[in-house]
Amino acid sequence: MTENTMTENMMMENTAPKTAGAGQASGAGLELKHLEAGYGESMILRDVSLTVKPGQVVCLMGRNGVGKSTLMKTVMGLIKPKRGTIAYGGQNYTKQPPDRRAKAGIGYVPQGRDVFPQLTVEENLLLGLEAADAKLRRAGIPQHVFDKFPVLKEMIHRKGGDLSGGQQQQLSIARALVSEPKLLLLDEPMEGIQPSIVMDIERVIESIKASRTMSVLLIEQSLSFATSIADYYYVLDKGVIVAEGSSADLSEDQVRRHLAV
Ligand SMILES: Nc1ncnc2c1ncn2[C@@H]1O[C@H](COP(=O)(O)OP(=O)(O)OP(=O)(O)O)[C@@H](O)[C@H]1O
Repeated sequence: MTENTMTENMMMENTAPKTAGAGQASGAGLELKHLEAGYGESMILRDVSLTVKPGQVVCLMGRNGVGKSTLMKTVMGLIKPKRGTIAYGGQNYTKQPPDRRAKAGIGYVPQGRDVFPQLTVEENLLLGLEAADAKLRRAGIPQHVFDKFPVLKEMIHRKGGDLSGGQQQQLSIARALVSEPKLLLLDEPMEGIQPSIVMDIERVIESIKASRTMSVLLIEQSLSFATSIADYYYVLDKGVIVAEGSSADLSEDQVRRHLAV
């Protein structure tokens, strides 16, 4: 063990959150420092530092296979980083399991809308409530979820597997929203979705942003969407951040330089 790793480990043990209830605010947002993570010996993220401030929408861009989904899985605790730290709400979560992160207010919508096909829409949504605090669980599925995705109300008793791809994506986002997270991780929510539903999902992200009660880390390849909704962007390439800045400054030239195949 290197001296650095020892210091890092000591720091993690000292600062590990003792109670990580869903009511805790993400006062200081999400802060990743020098993350190194991957699969077995294969390191996909080599040195990633990234911040999502409370209320911000941050877009993570990058070519296929550069490690964007790996980054989200690491934030959610599904992959253990080899080095670096993950702080959320001012507390160190680097060694915390996924359920503690979920209870602390991190919601995750993985790529590929993995709804439970044999469960009804309602049952899928109730599963999302598991991450919520006792008060929210008692209250049941909140109405605001149906206000955002009215189609889910209409299809409440249908099986997840019977929904169209776009409706499944809406269900997947809604399932993350029922526990009223403070930070939402969205992995390419518009991928392979028909344009009308893309617009519905964009509107939901816009309403989340307008409410300023939730921050969003979004993987998205569309320049127009990234510039219209995100406050800040990062470009990942081969496991390191190669560009970042205010989304208003994200130009065609930046995209050509960093994202064109
Ligand atoms: N479970 C896994 N085991 C081993 N390698 C994996 C695993 N999942 C992903 N990888 C590899 O990690 C690298 C990064 O994949 P990742 O899915 O994070 O990229 P991405 O930027 O999200 O790409 P895309 O835009 O195609 O989703 C790829 O080379 C991929 O093959």
